[in-house]
Amino acid sequence: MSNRDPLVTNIADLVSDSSFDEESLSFLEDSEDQDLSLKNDTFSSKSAHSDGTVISDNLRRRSSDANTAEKTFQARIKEPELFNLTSYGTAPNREVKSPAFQPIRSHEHIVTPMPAQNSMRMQSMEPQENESMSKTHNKTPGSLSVSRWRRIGRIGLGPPKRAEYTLSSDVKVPSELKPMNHAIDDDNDNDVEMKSSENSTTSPFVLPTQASNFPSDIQAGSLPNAHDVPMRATVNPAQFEESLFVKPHLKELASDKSSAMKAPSVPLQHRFDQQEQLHGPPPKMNSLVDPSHNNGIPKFLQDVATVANLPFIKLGIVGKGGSSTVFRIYSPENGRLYALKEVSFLQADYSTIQGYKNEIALLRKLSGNDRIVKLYAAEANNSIGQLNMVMEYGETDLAKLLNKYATKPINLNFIRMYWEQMLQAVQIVHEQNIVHSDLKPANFLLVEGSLKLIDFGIAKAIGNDTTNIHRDSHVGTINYMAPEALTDMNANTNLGVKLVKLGRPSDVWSLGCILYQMVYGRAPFAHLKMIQAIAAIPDERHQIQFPEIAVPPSANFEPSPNVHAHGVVVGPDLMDVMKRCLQRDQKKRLTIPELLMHPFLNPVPSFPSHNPQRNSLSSPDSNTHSKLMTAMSASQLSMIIERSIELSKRKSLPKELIDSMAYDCISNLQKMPR
Ligand SMILES: Nc1ncnc2c1ncn2[C@@H]1O[C@H](COP(=O)(O)OP(=O)(O)OP(=O)(O)O)[C@@H](O)[C@H]1O
Repeated sequence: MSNRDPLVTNIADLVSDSSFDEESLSFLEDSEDQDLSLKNDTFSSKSAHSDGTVISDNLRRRSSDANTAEKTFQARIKEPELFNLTSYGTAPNREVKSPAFQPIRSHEHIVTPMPAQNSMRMQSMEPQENESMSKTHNKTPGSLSVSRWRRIGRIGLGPPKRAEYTLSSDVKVPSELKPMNHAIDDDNDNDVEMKSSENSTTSPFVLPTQASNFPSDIQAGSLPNAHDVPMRATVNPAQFEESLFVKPHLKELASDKSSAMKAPSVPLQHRFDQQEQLHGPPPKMNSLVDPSHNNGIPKFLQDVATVANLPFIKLGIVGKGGSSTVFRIYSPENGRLYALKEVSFLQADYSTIQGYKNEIALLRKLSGNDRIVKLYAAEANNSIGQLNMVMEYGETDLAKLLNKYATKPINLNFIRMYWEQMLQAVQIVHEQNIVHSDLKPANFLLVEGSLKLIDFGIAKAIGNDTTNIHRDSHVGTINYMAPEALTDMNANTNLGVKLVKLGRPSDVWSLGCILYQMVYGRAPFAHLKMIQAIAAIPDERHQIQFPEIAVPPSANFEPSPNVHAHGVVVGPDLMDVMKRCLQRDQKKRLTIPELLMHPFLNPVPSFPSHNPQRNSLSSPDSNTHSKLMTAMSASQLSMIIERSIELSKRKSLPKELIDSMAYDCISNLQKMPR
């Protein structure tokens, strides 16, 4: 649309520019007409204002007109052709269900094997073969009858040998593989090699090369060769962690794609032995099996996810978002942990889906960056309306971390380190002309101790706004909202909604709130009820308190009685950063580059010089010294105290050195603006 704002265009470009496997994300494609696009602009969580700033609608959708239009979306979204929910990519869903066939999770296409005595006997048939299925179907309780089994790798060690199978509706038996009319024998595990097409660079299937590994009734010739198997998943180009397939000692082969595909021809047993050496043994199968659960279906099969045609074991939920659940998953292939974000889009409205689309495009575009979480694969399963995203796994997020340390005295080094990393992450986003607009501690993930941005917040303000605000207030998001996000700046009567103008400074405010929380244990308005906070945040008359001594708050945010025991002097630099971020006037806020240059992160070097003239405090004459002291503000003195405490902890330093550093500290303080 010609009158689109540049930022909207940017986001749209990102999406269209995406080199993702478009087919796999076809559910996200617009199949609607132009008027829907217009509505989408209206209702997306972020659209752009004409001056290049982003317009957020965290509150705008309270409008009744918005509700009406929303209903239109809801109605349209249910039209099957819009999301093609009945098919998955280009292949029909061929899953066959019988009374004995209970998919563990329909989208995973993983089914349980027979009980041990049935020796993994499986049968397979085309959907149209239902009749023959009923004749041949193994009625043993707990047994399953499925179409098309494909072994994709071993998931355990030692006897009894087990293989993991996926029900792969679009996988066909390579014509050169002869069917075999007996139970699947897994004894040849050690001989099984990964087989992949020489033409394929993205579809690293593990296919048994033994004809005996295929069920008897799969029709030879009815299926294409392995390299014809369509790749449903959207795999980050070049590699979905090459190490999944190419072991470290084979890394050199990874540079050559075709070699990389051939590399896993190392026998499975050998590969797993190597894995065990490298990463320790995989989890014991017993610990994954809970026969009391789900009709005796082994828990390890319930908790298997297949993304990008790779098997993962779900180890538990690590987080929940507005419409997502995030699991910690384990790759038996390489013994590594990943995060799987499952997003349900069945109930999602049009703009929510747009939000996911944008989020994936942005994540993918930015995920090469150190401060942005890596997205390895995104895969849509239209049949159950679910989007799966495999990301790098983070041990915790900043919200949990701050929560853990909220009642402990602050550590300025901790604050400095994470503050800098947060700024670096947001700078990457801003450099792409994107305003996050929903920065909060939970959106910063700790990956091996390093902070990374995980969520671009595009989808979240889109569902039901009232719920969202309520939900957000519950988890504290409103506490990080900039004043301008709470002020209806621009009533657009044509669209019947109130638009809110947000820009990069809004992110700076949010960062300021996070920093404030790191220092004082709570965000600046967290002690207020939601309604009070909404009023106070934009209200100039409401003065934010910046105590000079940070004391960990008690549970109800009352000042701690242990001021002297736990209080830490905030210091002028840190104080200055917070104040300059938390300016209600956007124009007065510092920018991210300015914050990165701020003395808080770049203290004037205070390492002692070896100038003998000022080796100790006694160097300047006592008059000068006392003048220095009297000219100092309380906060500057506080800083000296803070430094002295730091120094006193380093008892190994000689006294002269400490004196010299203290002297430098005083001189530096003098240079600072008051
Ligand atoms: N890669 C990951 N590794 C570990 N934990 C993660 C990962 N991604 C997300 N989480 C956890 O899951 C939580 C929710 O994830 P995320 O914020 O991406 O979901 P969301 O649906 O966008 O949430 P919200 O609606 O709150 O924005 C995070 O706060 C974090 O604790």
